[in-house]
Amino acid sequence: MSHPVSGLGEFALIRRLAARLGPARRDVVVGIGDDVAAVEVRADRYLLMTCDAQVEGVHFLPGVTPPERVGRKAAAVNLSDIAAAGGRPTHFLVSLLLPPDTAVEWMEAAYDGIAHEAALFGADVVGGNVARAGQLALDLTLLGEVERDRIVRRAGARPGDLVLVTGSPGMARAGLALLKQPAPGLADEERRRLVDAYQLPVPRIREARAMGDVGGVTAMIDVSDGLAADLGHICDESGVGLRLLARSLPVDEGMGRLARSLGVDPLEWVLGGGDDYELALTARPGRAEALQRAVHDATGTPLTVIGEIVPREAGRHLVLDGGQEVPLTVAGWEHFGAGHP
Ligand SMILES: Nc1ncnc2c1ncn2[C@@H]1O[C@H](COP(=O)(O)OP(=O)(O)O)[C@@H](O)[C@H]1O
Ligand SMILES: Cc1ncc(C[n+]2csc(CCOP(=O)(O)OP(=O)(O)O)c2C)c(N)n1
Ligand SMILES: [Mg+2]
Repeated sequence: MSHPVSGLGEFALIRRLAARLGPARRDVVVGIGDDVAAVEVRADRYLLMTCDAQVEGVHFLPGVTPPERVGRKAAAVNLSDIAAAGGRPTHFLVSLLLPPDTAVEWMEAAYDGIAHEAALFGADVVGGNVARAGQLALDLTLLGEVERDRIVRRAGARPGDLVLVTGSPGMARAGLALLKQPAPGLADEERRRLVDAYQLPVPRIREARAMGDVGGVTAMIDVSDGLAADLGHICDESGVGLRLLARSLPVDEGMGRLARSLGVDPLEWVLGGGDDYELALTARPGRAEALQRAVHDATGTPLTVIGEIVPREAGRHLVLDGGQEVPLTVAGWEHFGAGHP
């Protein structure tokens, strides 16, 4: 009997499909389960590989996000995965899935966006593919490289490590909300900042490279599905627990105001919003300050300590302002989940 993938869920599906694969080649250093795959090609560095798509209606609103921005984000979400491994991006392949009535001008503008974002980070487009499809999608593959001693994985967090995050997660979710419903009373500048966070995420390549210069980062992931869910992947892969401090979370003021005006607890967006493309990481406690300084000096991006890693048995908790500890249950994006925004 056949049953739909939606009944299984995104992550169970990946596990089930991965189980059908044979043993990995000997040159595979990191396979399924991390932000990027890593392969041995040279004595001193690994080849990195990743792919992610932007699908009309799923990742962007048709007729709302300008095509140049759709292209830029398609490149940025891939660059973000290379950042999470501490690497440098090199070569893109661009697979275009196009309904026959797609406007050539729309596609040209989207392609300009891809090329622009790639060039900002020193990567080239070297090929791709075109196929007819029922729904428009830009599916990009990105290669990169990282020095062997500088690769950072989702596994590696240890009890006692501090948990840090770049920027202010939740802003992208606020930007999406703004595009879907009017929010009178929000200044134009505030509105622009939030919409930009959703449509034009900045891949944190430079921030990650600055951290690599300092050292001491033990695990890292990019926040695409939501801060709590993506930190959950670090916990799963590292075999550890987590204590997040609510009062330490970097809550953007405009985002908080918008959330409250819509009757949403801002922490819900910070922890579960998704689309942030910030980096969440763990680091040896003695290195946190040097990491914060290096990232700030190189990029101006804030890097905030938001909690600590604890033994797995201690579970995953959020410490509320009053000191009360509650289980961290905020769900992240699930492609086949119910209740999507
Ligand atoms: N169809 C697939 N076949 C094999 N591996 C997959 C497939 N889809 C996802 N993966 C792998 O599963 C892991 C989780 O995927 P995903 O959540 O999309 O990661 P990311 O947030 O880094 O894009 C990644 O290591 C990815 O390479
Ligand atoms: C129109 C629209 N609705 C909802 C969302 C929210 N959203 C869609 S996919 C996604 C998660 C990230 O995308 P995914 O393809 O899972 O990237 P990955 O985790 O594989 O990097 C989020 C938060 C959106 N970006 N746009
Ligand atoms: Mg993915």
